[in-house]
Amino acid sequence: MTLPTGADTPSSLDDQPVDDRILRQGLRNIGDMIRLEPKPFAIGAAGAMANTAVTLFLSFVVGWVVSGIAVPAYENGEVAFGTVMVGVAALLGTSIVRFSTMCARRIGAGVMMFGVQAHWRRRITRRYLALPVSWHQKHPTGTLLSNANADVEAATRPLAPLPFAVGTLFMVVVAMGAFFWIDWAIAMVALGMFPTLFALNALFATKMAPRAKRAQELRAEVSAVGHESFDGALVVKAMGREAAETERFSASAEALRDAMIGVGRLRAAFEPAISGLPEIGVLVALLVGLARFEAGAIDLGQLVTVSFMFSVLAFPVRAIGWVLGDLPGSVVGRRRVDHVLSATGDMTYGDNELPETTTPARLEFDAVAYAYPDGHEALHEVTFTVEPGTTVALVGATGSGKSTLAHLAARLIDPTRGAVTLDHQDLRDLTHASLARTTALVQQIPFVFDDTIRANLALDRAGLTDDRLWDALIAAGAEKFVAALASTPETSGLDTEVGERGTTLSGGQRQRLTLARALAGTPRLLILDDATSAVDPKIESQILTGLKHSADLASVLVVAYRRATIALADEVVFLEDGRITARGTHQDLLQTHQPYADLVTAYERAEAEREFEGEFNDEEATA
Ligand SMILES: Nc1ncnc2c1ncn2[C@@H]1O[C@H](COP(=O)(O)OP(=O)(O)OP(=O)(O)O)[C@@H](O)[C@H]1O
Repeated sequence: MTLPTGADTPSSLDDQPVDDRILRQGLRNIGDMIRLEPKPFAIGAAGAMANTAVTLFLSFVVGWVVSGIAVPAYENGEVAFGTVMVGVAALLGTSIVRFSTMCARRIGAGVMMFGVQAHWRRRITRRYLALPVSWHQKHPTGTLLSNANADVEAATRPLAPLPFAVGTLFMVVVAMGAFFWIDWAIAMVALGMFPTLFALNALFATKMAPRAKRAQELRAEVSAVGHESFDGALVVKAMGREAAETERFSASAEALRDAMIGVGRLRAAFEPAISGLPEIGVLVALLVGLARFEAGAIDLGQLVTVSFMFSVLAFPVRAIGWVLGDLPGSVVGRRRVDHVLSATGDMTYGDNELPETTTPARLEFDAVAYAYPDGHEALHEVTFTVEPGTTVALVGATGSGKSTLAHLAARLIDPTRGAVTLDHQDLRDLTHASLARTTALVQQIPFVFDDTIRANLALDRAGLTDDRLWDALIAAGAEKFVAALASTPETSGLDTEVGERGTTLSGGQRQRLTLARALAGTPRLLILDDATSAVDPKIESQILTGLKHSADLASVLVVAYRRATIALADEVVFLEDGRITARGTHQDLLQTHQPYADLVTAYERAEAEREFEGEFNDEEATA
């Protein structure tokens, strides 16, 4: 097992400097996200600015309440009831407006952040599905999960405090004006404090960038290792590899822990300064304000207003720090998201349509060669035809290229040279829908969704009635076990839930279910890549014989191992090291091609041994 390290991190990501220009890239990322969700942003920002305005207004109300109500009341011993009521109404009114604008700010921020997350997750999923098999083979599933979760969340994290920060910026600008209007000396305190705060945040962002990048890569790695371990839980348990696997996971988890501690340490070093500076500002403003009050430059109401303004600013200016603090992580997350979104190599489809008939199709391989992305040449000059309505068996030793050939026939991959055609049309010229309607590939390892039998068979394809599904189940030899399934009296048969990956079914049942899924769409070409290996040989023979004589006759390309299955084929194509070395009927090849005869005999012996062991085990079990 290879450890997927920052493995998947593309070189283009590594090449980009993360520690400089981070502010510019981060702000550009925020700009992109605002363009994606302009309305919630506008609501959030408008709410934040209104909240700011009303908060600043509150400073004046408090100042006025002190100088106009509290001080006269203290000095004269009484105050007019009407004046008190005006003060109470002003305080209450501004507080209510403050509360509602805060709600607008928070709701706007939330809707915007979750909206952008949903947008990117949808795009990432669409991209994953469009990318070719070769791309997926190089990218561990856990890393892909991390792209759609941790990376998207990191990229959008600055959005939560964004409207707050925008409102705060507005508040700082207005407050600066107010400070200058009230007294130049107090304005100087603010003028010293805010730029220092921004400089401190910028320094923090620069230092944080490489640490955030590392942490994000390690998150993906932990996800990849974890996914692989859980996915292979049965193998891990059966082979007694729990300790080794735990060790492997621990190594990744500890690396992530160390990286996160590094992030935390840096935060711990900057956080007190960033959050403490505004408090110091309030203190200095108060001292300067007092001195100016004593010098007679400002009155008591102005002193209260200024102190209140500084103290209500102290907390919100941290929102700007939150946005700046999240920028490095967001830039890294965004780059990882973009790496998926900009990945190329997806298959392009043509415009040609095949007729929507049910007559069997003609499949032709014309001088086809295929090399895997690592350069390994798996097939060379392969030429053969599956004539309409016939069954061709692909036989060959392990690694001879049978699955590669099946994948080419289903257009999961495209040939490096030569062409694969259906009814004389190059597969690359056909529309995706036409190809999906005409061919069906059933693989050895069946994939069953965590859903009902019906949903697994129909896969949301139009026009698949229950009768059609039962016909497909009968053709796949699966009708008896499906009819017998009864999770509860209400949900039985087609309505039975099969559990994650069909865990409630046996391997052979799962294979027959996926075969029925393929047959339900009445394909004109059926490609079976060792698709019935877990099915009892007698049943396998019955299924294939049934397919040959079915009313919905399809052409069949079957990767086969069992003699009985091979013998059913109209023609056998024998592969050795990616080349066709013999073709003909099973009987002909047995007599004329020794390597073929040797391989089929070896298969037969292995099958007989398996059956004998099965019987022996059955006897032992009953003894
Ligand atoms: N993703 C891949 N990257 C590189 N080489 C690959 C890849 N998949 C398969 N190969 C190689 O291509 C060759 C043909 O593989 P293929 O799976 O088509 O053989 P096969 O005949 O189906 O084998 P088996 O009977 O064991 O399933 C093998 O040498 C294999 O190692």
